[in-house]
Amino acid sequence: MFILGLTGGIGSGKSAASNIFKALGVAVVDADVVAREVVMPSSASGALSQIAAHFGQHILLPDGQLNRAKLREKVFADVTEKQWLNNLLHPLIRQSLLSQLQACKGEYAILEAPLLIENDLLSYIDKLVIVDVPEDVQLKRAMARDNNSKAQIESIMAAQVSRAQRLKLADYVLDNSADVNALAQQVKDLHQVILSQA
Ligand SMILES: CC(C)(COP(=O)(O)OP(=O)(O)OC[C@H]1O[C@@H](n2cnc3c(N)ncnc32)[C@H](O)[C@@H]1O)[C@@H](O)C(=O)NCCC(=O)NCCS
Ligand SMILES: Nc1ncnc2c1ncn2[C@@H]1O[C@H](COP(=O)(O)OP(=O)(O)OP(=O)(O)O)[C@@H](O)[C@H]1O
Repeated sequence: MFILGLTGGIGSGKSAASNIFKALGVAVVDADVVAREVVMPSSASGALSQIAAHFGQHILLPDGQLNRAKLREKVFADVTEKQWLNNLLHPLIRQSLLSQLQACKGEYAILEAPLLIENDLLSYIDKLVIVDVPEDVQLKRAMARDNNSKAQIESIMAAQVSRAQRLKLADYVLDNSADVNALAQQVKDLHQVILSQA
């Protein structure tokens, strides 16, 4: 199966783009969704208990779910803690992504991952598309969506590859600096290009 990798920085519009691909009937496997699944209390991975053992029980909400806001504060303020969490979760995320991709049907499938480059997933994809906006737009949209501080979004951006590094690896670029209609038109055009290759 032909796999199109889709990535971009925080707030660039990956979900906006992948929703348009989904509407065109393309199967999308989303690393953010898998990242949430592997830390569910019911997950067989045991990752949540390891996180609670490492950070303390206060990292859990009263209902036993992960307190994501608290973990976000901790890991993006401390490189060592972020590395610890990445080391625990990234292999689990990768394993689940690969098995979901294998089960995909259709002419091609999309692997959507914010850390596709950082997490060494390039070897699993055939072509790479980047959703691109200038950094100030990324910051503005991510702050508006998540109700996060400027400093927090900036620290997440600093933990990701730079816009220039990302663009250097791109086979295709979706420019999302205008409105969602403009993005949709580019996605439809790219869909035709990929169908002719897949
Ligand atoms: C720290 C956590 C709990 C914060 O959760 P929260 O709900 O606030 O954010 P969410 O998961 O929606 O992530 C928001 C965005 O932050 C960025 N981001 C998340 N984790 C990381 C990371 N380890 N390094 C760099 N950027 C990251 C991505 O652009 C992501 O889309 C969560 O991000 C997490 O578990 N991160 C580690 C797993 C991971 O790497 N996930 C992202 C790629 S699969
Ligand atoms: N072209 C656009 N014009 C205006 N707002 C947009 C546009 N595209 C996306 N947005 C908004 O910007 C925010 C970020 O977009 P989206 O959630 O798709 O980004 P993402 O790359 O998936 O982010 P993350 O890495 O954090 O998961 C959302 O609130 C979304 O509705």
